[in-house]
Amino acid sequence: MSLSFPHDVSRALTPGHPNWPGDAPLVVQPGLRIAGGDSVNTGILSTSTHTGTHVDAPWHYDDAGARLEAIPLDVWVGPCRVLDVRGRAEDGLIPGSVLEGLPQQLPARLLLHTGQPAHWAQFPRDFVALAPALIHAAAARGVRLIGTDSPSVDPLESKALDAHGACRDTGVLILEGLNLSAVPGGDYGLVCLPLPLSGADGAPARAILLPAGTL
Ligand SMILES: N[C@@H](CC(=O)c1ccccc1NC=O)C(=O)O
Ligand SMILES: [Zn+2]
Ligand SMILES: [Zn+2]
Repeated sequence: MSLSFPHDVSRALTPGHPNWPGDAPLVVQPGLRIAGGDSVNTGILSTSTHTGTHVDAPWHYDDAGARLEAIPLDVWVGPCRVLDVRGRAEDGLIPGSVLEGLPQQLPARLLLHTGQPAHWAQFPRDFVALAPALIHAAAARGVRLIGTDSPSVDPLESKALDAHGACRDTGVLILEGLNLSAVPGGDYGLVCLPLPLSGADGAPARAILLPAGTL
């Protein structure tokens, strides 16, 4: 099945969207109402910075790390490779071996399709995470941004956050909660635009794919 472009790889932010256990929920409260005599309708948005499709800034996992506004925009926009790694997990982690046989130089943005569905009716507690060795192997192939359809690059119960630590150590940035359910593996152009939340540890983002060669 070929994609039509632009192809949205963002999760719809429906009220009550399943979030990380204990994290702040997505809430949109009514603001002004035309029906109430106001000139416009408005809403009041409250959300975790990690709701749905979002980016992590290094400060999220490194207290000395960069805040969101310090990350150059070109990291989020440019050529990417979507890699179908469904069924490749070993003990719940995608290993570095999934890169074996790929070119020594990859596109700067690598998006991993682990098999998450388009819609999370509830939080996917059994999601597949990434082995730190995969982060290091990707960085060695020129990857500057790693994306996943999982809600995190680390397992739900992780306290060590080894994959985030590998991103800290390699400078690889993180895009989580993608919707790659309809995306065949291959090369595309990625446009990922985080909300410009200054001083933040991350932000929800609208991410789309364009045909390869567009960017
Ligand atoms: N998307 C987040 C998930 C996460 O780790 C998290 C999110 C909100 C509150 C706590 C979290 N992790 C550990 O406590 C992340 O992996 O960066
Ligand atoms: Zn996150
Ligand atoms: Zn993360």
